[in-house]
Amino acid sequence: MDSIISISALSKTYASGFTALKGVDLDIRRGEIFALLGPNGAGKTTLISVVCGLVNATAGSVRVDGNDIVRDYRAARAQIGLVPQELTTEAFETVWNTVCFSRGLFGKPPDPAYLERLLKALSLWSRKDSRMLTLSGGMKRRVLIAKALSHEPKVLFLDEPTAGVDVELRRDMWQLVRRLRDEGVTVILTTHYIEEAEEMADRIGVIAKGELILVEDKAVLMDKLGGKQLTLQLVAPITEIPPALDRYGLTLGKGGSTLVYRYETGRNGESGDSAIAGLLQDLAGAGIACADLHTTQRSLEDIFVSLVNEPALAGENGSEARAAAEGAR
Ligand SMILES: Nc1ncnc2c1ncn2[C@@H]1O[C@H](COP(=O)(O)OP(=O)(O)OP(=O)(O)O)[C@@H](O)[C@H]1O
Repeated sequence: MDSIISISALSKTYASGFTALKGVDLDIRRGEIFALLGPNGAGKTTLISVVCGLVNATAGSVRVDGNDIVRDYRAARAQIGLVPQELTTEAFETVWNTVCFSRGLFGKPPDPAYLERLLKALSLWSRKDSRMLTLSGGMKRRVLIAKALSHEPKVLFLDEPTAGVDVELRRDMWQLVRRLRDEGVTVILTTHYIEEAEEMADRIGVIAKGELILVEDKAVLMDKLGGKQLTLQLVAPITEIPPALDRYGLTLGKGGSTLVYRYETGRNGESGDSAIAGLLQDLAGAGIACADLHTTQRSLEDIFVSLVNEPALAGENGSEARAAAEGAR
């Protein structure tokens, strides 16, 4: 795997004695959109802050494009753009000066043509001479993104990019993030919004209580853990499930007119689908006729809730993820 960020056995215990990160191993692939999901206080911001050199790790190491964040701090930091959670900008500065100044901080020579393209891409060009305090919250957020990209970093961290923004701006942000990825920028975003991870991410990491409990391709995650449910509407109600159908573990609905079959799809979905064919045949054999049937799939939200609430379920996948991360090194 071509990793742009390699995080190894990373731990952070704050001066208060609180351990916010516990031995995190994670490799971020070059050019991907990686979503870090987790409940409040899980350690997402701490992880980003360590990688960006804002917080010192207690143990472990991080390399950004081959540069160690402690030994080669400047080289590592130059590869990173960070859009923090809070809107912090100089109120009286203009948009243009704000981005020029940020670029200069990284020792990059001025490049007005690049900054013009950047502001245009973020729909800020017409406001380039506006002072920050005259901008709406959504525009300020876009300026923060422009600031983070002003020095042409290879990696962009977005900490809760759409917290508190309206639906329209959220969609704009998603479009922008995709465009950045298409231009070769690796994007790591933290989010509470499952919908955001589901919509945007190539891969998803779930963090809870300082531990990375799962890292997976989004599609594989949905496929692997996204159990399906088949509901059969019966032509005539039944009072009990015939013993011949025991192996399917069916549930009889209230009134006896629905049967529910739960199954895991497996990586390619064949196992469940072929079982359905058998089930329908066995139902017919038992003299049970179906009037209608439909399937539903667990959403990423259901998966997330069960992962955070049932660490045992995650443990197995977490160790798989850790093994994959190890193997990649
Ligand atoms: N400077 C600090 N000193 C002591 N504890 C801290 C400090 N900063 C964060 N913590 C604690 O570490 C834990 C992880 O915090 P962090 O901000 O990384 O979580 P998060 O996943 O980003 O949460 P949120 O989604 O609420 O932003 C929290 O319990 C928090 O209270």
